[in-house]
Amino acid sequence: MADDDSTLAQLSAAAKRYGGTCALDGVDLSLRGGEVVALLGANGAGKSTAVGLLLGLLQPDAGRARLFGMPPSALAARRGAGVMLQAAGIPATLRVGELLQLTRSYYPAPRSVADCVALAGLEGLLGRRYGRLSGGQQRRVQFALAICGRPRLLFLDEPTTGLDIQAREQVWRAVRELVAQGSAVLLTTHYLEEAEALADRVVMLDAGRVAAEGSVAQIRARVVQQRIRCVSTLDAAVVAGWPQVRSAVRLDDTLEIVTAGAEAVVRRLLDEDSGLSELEVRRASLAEAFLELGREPLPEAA
Ligand SMILES: Nc1ncnc2c1ncn2[C@@H]1O[C@H](COP(=O)(O)OP(=O)(O)OP(=O)(O)O)[C@@H](O)[C@H]1O
Repeated sequence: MADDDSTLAQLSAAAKRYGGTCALDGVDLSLRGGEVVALLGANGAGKSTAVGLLLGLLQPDAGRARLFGMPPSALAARRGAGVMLQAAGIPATLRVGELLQLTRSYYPAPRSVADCVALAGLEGLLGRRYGRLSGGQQRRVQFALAICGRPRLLFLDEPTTGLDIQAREQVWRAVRELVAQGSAVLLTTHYLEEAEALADRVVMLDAGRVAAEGSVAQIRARVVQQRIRCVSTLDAAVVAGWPQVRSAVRLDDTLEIVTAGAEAVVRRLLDEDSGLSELEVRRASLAEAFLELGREPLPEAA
């Protein structure tokens, strides 16, 4: 994709290896002004590596990373980005208020301390030492440090991992408010619900490649699949050709079908095989959905 003025961050055919591990393998990704993009994927899919390249913390082995049209290591590029990473490296002995003041001082037009406290939910914590806070409270401080410089682009790497539901919703509300004020956000998460709550667009990584990309609704439609199992004599290859059937395989006397339209498929199964038994329908888990998306087209047989 070509650079243009509204592209804030971009990976082009980016590849990264760690020794024998291929963490990213030719990834294209771009983020425009005002957009919230969720980078979704299982453990080890390459999300943090993608963020590390965009922030200049890592160098690509091939391809290119750009932040505000510049090499990500440029000071002017880094000043425009707010970052909340999984490994925070924040001095444990400093108090929360000191950390906020220090971080605000790096930026030309920082947010007020009161705004940071309200957005991140830090009421009552300013005088506490960072190292003595709970994991969830530390996460909120990290969020406050990420937003205190009024970044045009906010990187949030699994921002709500380890937070309780209330704290998670507070972060979500704050992100929505920042977006309403004009910030763009790149968010990595394991949670489809988090992407659904916040993102305009989802990019799903699987083993270092983009496995799927689209609006939240488009991804939802692809991952909301059902699995039908039944004992039947119907030919799996024939069933695989029915409308709405994504795959059908036989395991001994059992047929296993993946579909997004279970009702119609079940009706037809019952019509075509009067001896059908042990019918079972269940929703595919998100983990299964990741696998399905990661290896399209689906193989005919295991
Ligand atoms: N410093 C490193 N040295 C060696 N291998 C690494 C290093 N960092 C990441 N990897 C490997 O690269 C792959 C991608 O890792 P990455 O951290 O980008 O995934 P992720 O999608 O962020 O995972 P998670 O959801 O677990 O945070 C994994 O196989 C991981 O083990």
